[in-house]
Amino acid sequence: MISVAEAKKIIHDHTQSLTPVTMPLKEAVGMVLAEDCFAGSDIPGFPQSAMDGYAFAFDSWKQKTLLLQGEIPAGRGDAPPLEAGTAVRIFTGAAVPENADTVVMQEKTRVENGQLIIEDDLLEKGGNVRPKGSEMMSGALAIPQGNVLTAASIGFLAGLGIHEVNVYPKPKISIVVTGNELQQPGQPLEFGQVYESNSYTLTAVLQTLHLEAASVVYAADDLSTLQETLKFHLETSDVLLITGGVSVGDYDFVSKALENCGVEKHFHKIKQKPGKPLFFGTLGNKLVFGLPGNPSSVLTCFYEYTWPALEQMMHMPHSKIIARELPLARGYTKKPGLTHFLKGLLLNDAVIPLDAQESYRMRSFATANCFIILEEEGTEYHTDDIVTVHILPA
Ligand SMILES: Nc1nc2c(c(=O)[nH]1)N[C@H]1C(S)=C(S)[C@@H](COP(=O)(O)OP(=O)(O)OC[C@H]3O[C@@H](n4cnc5c(N)ncnc54)[C@H](O)[C@@H]3O)O[C@H]1N2
Ligand code: MOO
Repeated sequence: MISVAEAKKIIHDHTQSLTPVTMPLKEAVGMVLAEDCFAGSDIPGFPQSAMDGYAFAFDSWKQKTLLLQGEIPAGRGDAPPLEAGTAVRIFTGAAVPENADTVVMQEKTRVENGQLIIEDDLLEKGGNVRPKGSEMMSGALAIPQGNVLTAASIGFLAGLGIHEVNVYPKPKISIVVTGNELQQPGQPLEFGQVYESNSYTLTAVLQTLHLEAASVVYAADDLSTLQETLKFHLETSDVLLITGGVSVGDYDFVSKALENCGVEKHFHKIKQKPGKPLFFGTLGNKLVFGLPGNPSSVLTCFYEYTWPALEQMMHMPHSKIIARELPLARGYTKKPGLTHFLKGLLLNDAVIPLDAQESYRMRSFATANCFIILEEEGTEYHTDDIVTVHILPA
């Protein structure tokens, strides 16, 4: 059996970023830019009113009244230059006409007999006008490669007129669920059956990474059926996630089936709890995770091993799982020999190991917000001892 650190290194060393692709900006949230993005033109492309009000030339505004002439709604592109001694009605987002340099908001004006009276002592030249190119000048670097596209950056790029981006793509993921005892939620349980929850968990955790499984399939605990299913999904996926069937039981065919499909095994078993029988292999650049079927083991192994690999494939600059060193809010005792990933609750800068840590149970996981990592050889942990914590993304 290998250590947690060794397992992580092996996965890291066998994982590569996917080849960048150009795709619609609309579909790129959560992805990492593979190329610098530049502004193609000045934005805004004209001096732009920031208010509903009146545009005028600040220096020609002497007697505080100006003759009102015309109006410029947003989008009008043919407004004539402003005549001396006049002001023009203007609206937010509209192009300030030539010869005008300042906008006064309408709340700070009066109009009498077609004359505009400005009552704004604090107004300065250029006030309420967004200069041409003030957001970005043409040719300027908008977002450098390596940045994750957030909702804000997608909106920013769209605002620069960009509709396609070169990004590291999302891996194609298939989930293969094994286990003859499984019943779908919503159906009555027969004696000996358990509800199939692992595909729900995996589908949901993928969503927190902006990913979705291309397929979720069920395979019977039978070598040839499983092998057929795995072979098919290995061809169509970058990452294959299998749940259950990786232990040593007579019906645990995953390891053998993968071997028959040509998958190279890199490890099968880690000195950890839960998730000891985790299998990791590759077929070319494709990654295969045989996640131990116990519901809590599946998710623990996913967060600790699959998640970082997916982030690496997508070229993420930082992990969304944040590691911190924090004090324990209460003690904990364990046997030496395995690293423990405890479901924990981070509260007021200390972590509480939750009850119900067994790997068949999800109750504590359902309210946990972090893992508390207790080292392989550790045994006695006391209140205020500093431990490593992995904060899980919501
Ligand atoms: N003799 C040994 N037995 C076991 C060992 C061992 O070292 N020697 N390891 C144990 C550990 S640790 C784990 S973890 C499990 C992993 O076993 P498998 O990956 O083969 O998983 P299964 O046997 O198929 O299932 C385990 C458990 O989880 C339930 N399960 C499976 N799939 C689902 C699902 N999709 N949704 C909900 N629950 C699921 C299943 O019914 C079992 O209760 O092996 C131990 N045994
Ligand atoms: O290691 Mo298993 O995942 O605890 O039950």
